[in-house]
Amino acid sequence: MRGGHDLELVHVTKRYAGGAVAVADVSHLFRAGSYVCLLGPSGCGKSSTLRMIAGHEAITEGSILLSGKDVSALPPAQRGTAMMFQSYALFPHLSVAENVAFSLKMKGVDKAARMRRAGEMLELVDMTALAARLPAQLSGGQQQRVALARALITDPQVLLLDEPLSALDPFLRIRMRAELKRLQRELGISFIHVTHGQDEALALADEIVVMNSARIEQAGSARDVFNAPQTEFVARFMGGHNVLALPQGRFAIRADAVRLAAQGAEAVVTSVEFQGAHVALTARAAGDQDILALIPEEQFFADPKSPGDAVRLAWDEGRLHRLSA
Ligand SMILES: Nc1ncnc2c1ncn2[C@@H]1O[C@H](COP(=O)(O)OP(=O)(O)OP(=O)(O)O)[C@@H](O)[C@H]1O
Repeated sequence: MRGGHDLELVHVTKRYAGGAVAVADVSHLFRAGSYVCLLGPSGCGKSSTLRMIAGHEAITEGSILLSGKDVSALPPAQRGTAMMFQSYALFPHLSVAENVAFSLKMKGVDKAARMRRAGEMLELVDMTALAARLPAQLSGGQQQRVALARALITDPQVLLLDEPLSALDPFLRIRMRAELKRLQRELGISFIHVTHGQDEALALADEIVVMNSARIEQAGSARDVFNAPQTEFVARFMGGHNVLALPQGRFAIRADAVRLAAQGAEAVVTSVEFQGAHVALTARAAGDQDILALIPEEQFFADPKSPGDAVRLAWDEGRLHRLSA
């Protein structure tokens, strides 16, 4: 069912001058009101996809529909999308409130009305107290909140975020992550968030779209993509999985579904790492396959192993996911 402000990419291709294909025939429906993370390694085409949706990059082939209407040829401000950039790009000589109100000024909204609206946006991102400051007087996290308020003041149906958390320190990153999720829920609009961080995508996304080499490799709920990777690339990129070559084919299995047992595949322990709640034990099995088992800490220390020990590894067949590529 399509409805509301769904965003649809239809056979979208981006070819840059010089021939590089950054996005190759990508089709995808981004459902209205969902938090979607575009996830993939550097150079896979995430930013190009986002910039085409925003209208900052022309599409070479295909079309982009928002609420069923083709917006491919519209300028950014007329699409119903707004973009928050990686570098927050605030005007250094304008106050926080003026930065937020800027796009309304461009639209000719009178001063009282635009400052009132800017005030509402600053409240939304919890920045009311700093409305009169200049960007240089703000921390990185605060600048980012202003950039968010500035993007949201245009009432977009879809907010596009390009690596919005990458410049923040780890502590702030986790706090802002929760803020983004809260904002998206409160506003009920779609967020499309580009990241190369698996943890970030798992924490935030209703839907994860994994890209690889200019194409969508797999899309689904965070749990589905993590638990049931369809390809070796997704299994390895999401992490926490082993890729096993078995007589019946290639399979992915979560590392925490592998256990030490009395019966099972013979292997020799190659490394043991204490990770807090778990111990990460790697063992080499037949065919020189390294298999990672995440073993609950108490269980491991009830019968600890060391490199060089012979062990047997077991798993439930039901936890194996056949890989298509
Ligand atoms: N303006 C450009 N001109 C030519 N090639 C480009 C241009 N922008 C990007 N590319 C190429 O297109 C491909 C995809 O780039 P893109 O920035 O979309 O990837 P990305 O997944 O966002 O990467 P990153 O995570 O590093 O930002 C890359 O091979 C890149 O070199």
